[in-house]
Amino acid sequence: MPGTLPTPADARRLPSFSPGMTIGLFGGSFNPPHEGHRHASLVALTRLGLDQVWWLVTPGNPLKDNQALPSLEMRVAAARQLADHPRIVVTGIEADIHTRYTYDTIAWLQRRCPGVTFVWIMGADNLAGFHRWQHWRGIASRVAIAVVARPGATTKGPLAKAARVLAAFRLPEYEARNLKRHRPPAWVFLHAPLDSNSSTALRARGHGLPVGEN
Ligand SMILES: Nc1ncnc2c1ncn2[C@@H]1O[C@H](COP(=O)(O)OP(=O)(O)OP(=O)(O)O)[C@@H](O)[C@H]1O
Ligand SMILES: O=C(O)c1ccc[n+]([C@@H]2O[C@H](COP(=O)([O-])O)[C@@H](O)[C@H]2O)c1
Repeated sequence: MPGTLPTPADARRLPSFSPGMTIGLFGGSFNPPHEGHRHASLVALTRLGLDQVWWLVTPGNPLKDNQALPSLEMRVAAARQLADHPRIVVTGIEADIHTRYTYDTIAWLQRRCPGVTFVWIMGADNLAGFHRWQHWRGIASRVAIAVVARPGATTKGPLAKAARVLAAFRLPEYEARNLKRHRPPAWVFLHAPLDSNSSTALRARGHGLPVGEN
């Protein structure tokens, strides 16, 4: 249970950045956040040689039923408490720019943060459904993508439609550190020790965040 909730403005704040930085964008519902999120972020941070990872706490995944989604402030507070790392920054900026679509978020951030190189990070389960995201080919043409292995999806992920369509742009894993220097489309699959945490499992065990409390 997170402590003090941020104000709406604080929860939606654009993190500070400097030109020349390489920043991983890790979007999620974080309902609730868990060690798997931290694990995937740290794998990407170190293997890709990123300066920071920004957790983008979504106002509501457009492909999920969000009726029982805890407030953005609640999820941001919990994510900040869990992340607890100098290079992981948590923001609900998508609520401020009024989008739930990753393509729009990336386009907005690229306009707003000149000189910053963004890389999209996602777990392998998300790669499996990536071809259902709005303008998914556009996303792949705007940012390099790193896919982090996840239990149950490690072998399925690369067989996903998006993985097949983008096969020619996949880098060998030993090139991961150079991903940020590749002009998109470019992506890499990062095999790593698997982390079995999931928000679904936590909610099922009664460890979800309270709904409707602010
Ligand atoms: N254990 C994990 N290992 C690797 N990636 C993960 C892990 N847990 C979540 N992710 C990734 O984190 C991002 C945000 O995921 P999300 O907040 O939906 O968590 P989740 O555990 O998948 O939630 P839910 O079970 O409600 O679908 C996604 O890209 C997802 O693939
Ligand atoms: O843009 C889309 O069409 C789209 C469709 C599904 C998911 N996403 C994003 O994918 C991220 C992961 O979502 P989730 O709920 O699986 O944690 C989060 O940032 C969502 O907004 C984006």
